[in-house]
Amino acid sequence: MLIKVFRCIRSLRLFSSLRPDDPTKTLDLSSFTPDKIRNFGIVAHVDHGKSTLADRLLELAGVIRKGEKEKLLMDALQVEKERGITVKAQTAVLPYKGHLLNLIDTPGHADFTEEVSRSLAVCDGILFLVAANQGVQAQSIANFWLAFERNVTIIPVINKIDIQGVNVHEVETQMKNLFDFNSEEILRISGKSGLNVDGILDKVIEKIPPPTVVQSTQLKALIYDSHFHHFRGAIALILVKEGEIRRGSKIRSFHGDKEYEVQEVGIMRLEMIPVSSLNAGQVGYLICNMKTAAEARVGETLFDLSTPKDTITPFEGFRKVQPTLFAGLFPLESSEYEILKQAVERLALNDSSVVIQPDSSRALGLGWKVGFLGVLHMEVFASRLEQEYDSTVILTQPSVEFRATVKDNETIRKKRYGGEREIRILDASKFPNEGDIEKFMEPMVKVRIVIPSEMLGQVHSIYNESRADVSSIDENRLLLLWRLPLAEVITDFFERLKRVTSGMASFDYEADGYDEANLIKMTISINGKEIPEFSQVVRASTATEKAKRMVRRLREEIPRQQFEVTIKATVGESKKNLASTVIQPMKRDFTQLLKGNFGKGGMERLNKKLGHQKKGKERMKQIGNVQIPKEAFFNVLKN
Ligand SMILES: Nc1nc2c(ncn2[C@@H]2O[C@H](COP(=O)(O)OP(=O)(O)OP(=O)(O)O)[C@@H](O)[C@H]2O)c(=O)[nH]1
Repeated sequence: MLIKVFRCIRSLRLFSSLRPDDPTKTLDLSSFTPDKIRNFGIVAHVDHGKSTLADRLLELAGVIRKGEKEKLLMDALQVEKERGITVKAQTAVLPYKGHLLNLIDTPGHADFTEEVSRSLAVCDGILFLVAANQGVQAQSIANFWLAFERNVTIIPVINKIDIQGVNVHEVETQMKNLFDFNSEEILRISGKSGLNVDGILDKVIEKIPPPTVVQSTQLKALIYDSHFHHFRGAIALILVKEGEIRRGSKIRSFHGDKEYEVQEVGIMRLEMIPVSSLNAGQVGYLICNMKTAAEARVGETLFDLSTPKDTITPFEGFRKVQPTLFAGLFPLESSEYEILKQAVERLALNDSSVVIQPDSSRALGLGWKVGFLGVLHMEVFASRLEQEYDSTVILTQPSVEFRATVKDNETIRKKRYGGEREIRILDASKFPNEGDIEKFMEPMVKVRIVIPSEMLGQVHSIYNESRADVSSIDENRLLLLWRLPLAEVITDFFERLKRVTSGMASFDYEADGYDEANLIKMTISINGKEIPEFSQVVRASTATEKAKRMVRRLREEIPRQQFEVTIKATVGESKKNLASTVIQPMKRDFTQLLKGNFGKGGMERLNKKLGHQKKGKERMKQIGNVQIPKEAFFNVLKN
């Protein structure tokens, strides 16, 4: 006990005696040679307790005091707190028993696999957390294989053992059946109560190997993450593989081919702490005069300016991010375009998984077509724009990337498709003339679902066109592997799955090539005018069902106007009707009614009402002569 208190005080002193804002003093980490360093992460399915355990480990290492969590929260971003999920991987240094343990926090949601994978690139080992009350879930399996493929040391941990009635033995069985762990190597802890947590950092030191480095006087460092700070510009998180980097170092980027002078290097202790240098094996942050977002590209190799470039072998780039869905992003008011542009560019630096290109729409003006990893990723991006940059945005209905092979006819190909044989269709407005096309194709995904055994029937009923491969992971749970069209998965499937299993299913997916499909364009028009933002590319077999739902939702979203509004869904540009509805006009003009009948008091109420209306109108988009609330552009796709 005494030793532990002493250790805490020593670590606290190491960090607190030198404040980050004291420019004359910086921490000296040179005594932490690679054998004294461990770079590790915690990976788990969403909600299995990563952040809670990370906080406990920070307390254990004396980085934060017990109860200080509220102030120094690991999940620093507002949007993370609100949604209760960790989005941005963050790094924290734990000084422990003469070692420097770099904890790399990772997100747990299926959409953010890319960040898990990036974090794993700098980890030599992970704590693989499974919550005792839920057992192995879909994302646990995906994360396990990501780590396994990277050949990092995996320490299995069952968390939340404090919960009454949990069956730890059952979870052990799952971990044995699925991942071949034996029960002796599995740690059993409660991140919340702290039970058995104090042995974890010792296990990290004992089991996870130190980083492999090359002894050299020349710098070679890898950017594994980056973000944009409002005041300080681009901040890169780096792993130094060779040599050292310090304030004043002159460095060069391999891919960007730019020269920089280092302004500051440091370590993350939730906030940034400057250090005199970062040496081989160490993880930390770097600030240099990187002016644009793109310069701090994840996967970039940095080296000494004095080293000839042709002697440098760059680090293997990270797997190129492939967005799975695309949506239009527009400012609510066209006049806000420039401000939003800056915010989008800055946020894109914080999130290297988004892909952005300029776009424009007749109804919504100038904007962007943005590629996201999934629906949650898209929602998080939009809420961060609103919360961190105070920008209100319109996101249009997302679409996947369909493809089509143009008929083997040189004239058609040259005239209409720039000579291309295969074309990409990112939204309905780019849907080609069907007569020009030999075949359409749609992206498929491999879906992994874990469910209680008795729910198999309900789950199969969600999608009739194919069946899942089923295997059991213990007596009560099944693992389903299913090949499905991505478009189904991102719109309907997961919501239905949650509904039929009352939230008991967990779910994860990965890209699995393209299949031929019979696709059509579902055209949506309002009072005879096509609204491209609502039109969609859909499978012919599901078109009527989708059209009915879209028309019904638009009817719910569009308020009554002074005149009749007809909403129609048709096949392509033809008149072939899929579904339609009419919104009746408002019955009476209440303003006249109030003026006529209520005299003075009526005017007050009238002005109040008009004030509300004005506010309401600011959130409306005028399409033709119809007012559509901006939320409609996003709400129509919700279940
Ligand atoms: N009973 C109990 N609850 C826990 C334990 N660890 C975490 N929790 C609770 O589980 C919930 C999720 O914990 P987090 O630490 O936020 O989980 P996470 O894995 O970081 O979640 P994401 O960041 O969304 O991936 C919170 O309500 C925690 O208080 C534990 O050991 N026992």
